[in-house]
Amino acid sequence: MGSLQKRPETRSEGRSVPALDISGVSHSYGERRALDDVSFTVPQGSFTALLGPNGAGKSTLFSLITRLYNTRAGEISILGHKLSQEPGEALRRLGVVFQARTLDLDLSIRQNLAYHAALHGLPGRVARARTEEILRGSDLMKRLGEKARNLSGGQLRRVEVVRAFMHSPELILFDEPTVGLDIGSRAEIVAEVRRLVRQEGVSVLWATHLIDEVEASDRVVVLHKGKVLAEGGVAAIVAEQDAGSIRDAFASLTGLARPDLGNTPPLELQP
Ligand SMILES: Nc1ncnc2c1ncn2[C@@H]1O[C@H](COP(=O)(O)OP(=O)(O)OP(=O)(O)O)[C@@H](O)[C@H]1O
Repeated sequence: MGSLQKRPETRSEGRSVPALDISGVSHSYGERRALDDVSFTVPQGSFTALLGPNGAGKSTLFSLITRLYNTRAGEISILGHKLSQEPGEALRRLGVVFQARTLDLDLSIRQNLAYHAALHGLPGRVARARTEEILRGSDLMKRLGEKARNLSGGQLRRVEVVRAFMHSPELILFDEPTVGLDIGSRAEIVAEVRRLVRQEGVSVLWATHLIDEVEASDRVVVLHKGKVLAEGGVAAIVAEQDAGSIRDAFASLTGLARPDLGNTPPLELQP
């Protein structure tokens, strides 16, 4: 956890309260049911992969967690704070990296980070120290003074990842942050996130449709056609499905053909 900013107290003592608790959440667009009675948790300190093909309902769920949409059926809580009752308390513990790019290309990386920090009430001196703290060990440190538009797509994404950690959130949502990037950039982003998660001890919900982004120590929630099909550690899900790998377990749960990655860039799962 970052040492420069004190995190708000969590509602209950210890780590028994989940970082994120989704309980009986449904959402429809007109007649189309995008989420159907979805329940799962992200335990504190966990890296939880929300694994689902295109159209599974991942972005809809993120829109509900961030209150872009109102939750009409079910309940969402962040560190014990119900979104419906204490939205401010819940949301100030949250960081988000959306799919859409949101950096100001005419500002330097340092200015982009400082701007985000200011929005969250961090004084300039604290923001500068925090930037140094979270970029320690990252090659982005050398690029702080450069305009964002000089960076590649992958580097821009990494700055957005770093930015999400600036205000020391306790839970960070990532909505398919590697979409559209080449395999090298994808690996760098995943490495940057995992480095920061270890360093900061935050809880993560990582939405992806790319199975190769899941590591053996992760928790996994399999979402398909708006329903949760499995939730648990990688080994437990593989054993439950009597499968040889998480890839086989996913194929058996969803009925989708087993994607064969080989040594080539991963195939994206299609519904
Ligand atoms: N604004 C909308 N209006 C109508 N239907 C929508 C809308 N947004 C999403 N949907 C539908 O809801 C379902 C879930 O979509 P959602 O975008 O949440 O899935 P996803 O898992 O994030 O997929 P993707 O990776 O393609 O974004 C899909 O059937 C989609 O077509």
